[in-house]
Amino acid sequence: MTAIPAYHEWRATAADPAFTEWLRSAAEPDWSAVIDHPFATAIIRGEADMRRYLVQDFQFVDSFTALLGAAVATAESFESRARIGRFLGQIAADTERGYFHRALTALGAGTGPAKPEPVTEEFLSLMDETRRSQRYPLILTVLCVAEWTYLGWASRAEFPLPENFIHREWIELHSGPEFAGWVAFLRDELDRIGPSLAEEEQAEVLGLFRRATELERRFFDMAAG
Ligand SMILES: Cc1ncc(C[n+]2csc(CCO)c2C)c(N)n1
Repeated sequence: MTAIPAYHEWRATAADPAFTEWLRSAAEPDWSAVIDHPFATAIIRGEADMRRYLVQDFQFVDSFTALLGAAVATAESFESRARIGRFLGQIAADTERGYFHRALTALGAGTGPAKPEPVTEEFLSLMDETRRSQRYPLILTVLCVAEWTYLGWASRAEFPLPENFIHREWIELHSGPEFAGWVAFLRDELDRIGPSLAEEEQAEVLGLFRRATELERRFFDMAAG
């Protein structure tokens, strides 16, 4: 394994010196493994068996929504707080929740409690720990991984999208200009805040970013069975 340079060293020679670009490049090869994952490819082709994946992801999305609440609470300005609050209310608590209810019903799975897989447990712990920290840079880091990786794989889809609504709407939720704008907002926040953190905090953010990316890869591995 090659050592990862500190941000201030890395930025001196980087083509794009953005803080989130430092994080992303340090999360390889897992980052590309998520974007190019065979399960994501199967979703794009309309061939994935979505049942286990969505049952597990419904639990993920619940903790994620709580984490969005912590981001609302800890954001540093009204504009940022309102942006995150809008996403929480319109997408997480409405559009996405509606999708899960329809998809899980169609799959005969229901929306009640389900036994979390080990990777789901780990992901829930990571999000709950981060939420309890009430530290905006750490909260943003976990949000950034979850949203940016999903924009990455879903943006590989080409028209026409699959006919089955379970695949098609899952792709639509994670691609398109509105979702790309949300990911750009999260990256901008972290690009603004990251460079002025102490070096130890930057290292902490990096460790969390890499852990979350590894969990994204293992979550798709679990879904693929
Ligand atoms: C393992 C996993 N990672 C990321 C996402 C993406 N994601 C999670 S919550 C949310 C927004 C609103 O609910 C989005 C886009 C996912 N679904 N599952």
